[in-house]
Amino acid sequence: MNIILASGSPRRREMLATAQLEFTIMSVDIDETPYDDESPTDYIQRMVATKAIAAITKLNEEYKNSLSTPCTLSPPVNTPFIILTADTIGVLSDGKTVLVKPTDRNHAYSMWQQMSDNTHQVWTAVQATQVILTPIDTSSDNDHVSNADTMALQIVWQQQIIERTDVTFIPLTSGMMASYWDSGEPADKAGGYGIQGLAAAWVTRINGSYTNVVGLPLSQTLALINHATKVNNAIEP
Ligand SMILES: Cc1cn([C@H]2C[C@H](O)[C@@H](COP(=O)(O)OP(=O)(O)OP(=O)(O)O)O2)c(=O)[nH]c1=O
Repeated sequence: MNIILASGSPRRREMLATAQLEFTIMSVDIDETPYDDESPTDYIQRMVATKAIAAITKLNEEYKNSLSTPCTLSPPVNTPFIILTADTIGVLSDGKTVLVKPTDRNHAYSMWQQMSDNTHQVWTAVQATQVILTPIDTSSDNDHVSNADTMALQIVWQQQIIERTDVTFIPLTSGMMASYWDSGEPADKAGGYGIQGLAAAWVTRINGSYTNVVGLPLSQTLALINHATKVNNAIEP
């Protein structure tokens, strides 16, 4: 089954590619502001659902304009495919304080000070959304509408998984934080660190999936894709 990874994260691409799956990439932009009193897990589950809707909206736009612009993926009509979305955050040991991408050096320092000599959680949610491209209702007076204008994606099935890994850091000195910030690595990562990069030296222990920390719990995601494929076989006549 065709897969679209709706993510701008290079780590997610690399990990999915290691599974030797064929997939297409697109990126989506959404508002990532948490709601007041939203729990960390509610937040990431909402994020993956919102990213999926943003991907569907963007693809529908592409299908509408497909006579003039190329599409990310042009599946045959009524052939299902999967849109994968993911979201990763850190959470302090209080279970409430969320660690997101640092907005600046001070923000990163304040997160790292709280993670220093302590264990935090990393949570990733992944959503598989199965969609099909179908002709939309043109029963009114749509004689002049071109074929591309009459196609839209419909959701046929969706499921989320959520995964937690506990990560323990060594005591961090201000010198360590300063040189790590200057490396440029922290900027685009939840909690302002990459376990797969220089921050590996900060980690004494992890409990749970390593790939979950890097942004895509791989074996669990592959099981989800597998499940989606079986569901599809069951749906198809
Ligand atoms: C904790 C940690 C996070 N990260 C990354 C994974 C994610 O890319 C990022 C968390 O941000 P996300 O908002 O989950 O993802 P993203 O903005 O990078 O990509 P998209 O929304 O387009 O899918 O942090 C690491 O690479 N290593 C780590 O050790």
